[in-house]
Amino acid sequence: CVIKKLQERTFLSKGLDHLLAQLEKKDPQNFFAWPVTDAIAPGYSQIISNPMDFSTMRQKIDQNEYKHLDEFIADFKLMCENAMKYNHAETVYYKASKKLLQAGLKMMTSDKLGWMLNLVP
Ligand SMILES: CC(=O)c1cc(-c2ccccc2)c2ncccn12
Repeated sequence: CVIKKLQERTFLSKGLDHLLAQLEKKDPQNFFAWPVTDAIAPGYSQIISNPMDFSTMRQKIDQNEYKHLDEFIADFKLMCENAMKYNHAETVYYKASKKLLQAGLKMMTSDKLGWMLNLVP
């Protein structure tokens, strides 16, 4: 029923809020906090067709755009993979994104989160 769906929705977004906070802590230099601009990364918008960053993920949580945990995980992976596509392997950004991706996926795919995976609003 509608109430149950709303409850599940807020339950999921509470969980995603917590996950996002944990992921942001793994990016102390705030490389992934805001959208990458062409000003700081020449040609970025030509090379990366689907940009993603933590502030956009925050917005999507607040607007209830994530229906399942795997949609949230997909945006996190997109964000990291964009950085590994645009930046060469020896840059701080490439290295930081590789490390963030590994640590983030490890945290989110552990069985602790099983309860979020089967939350079907
Ligand atoms: C994530 C990413 O690709 C990125 C973040 C940054 C960034 C640098 C300083 C402060 C915030 C983000 C960046 N600068 C140049 C080239 C790429 N980047």
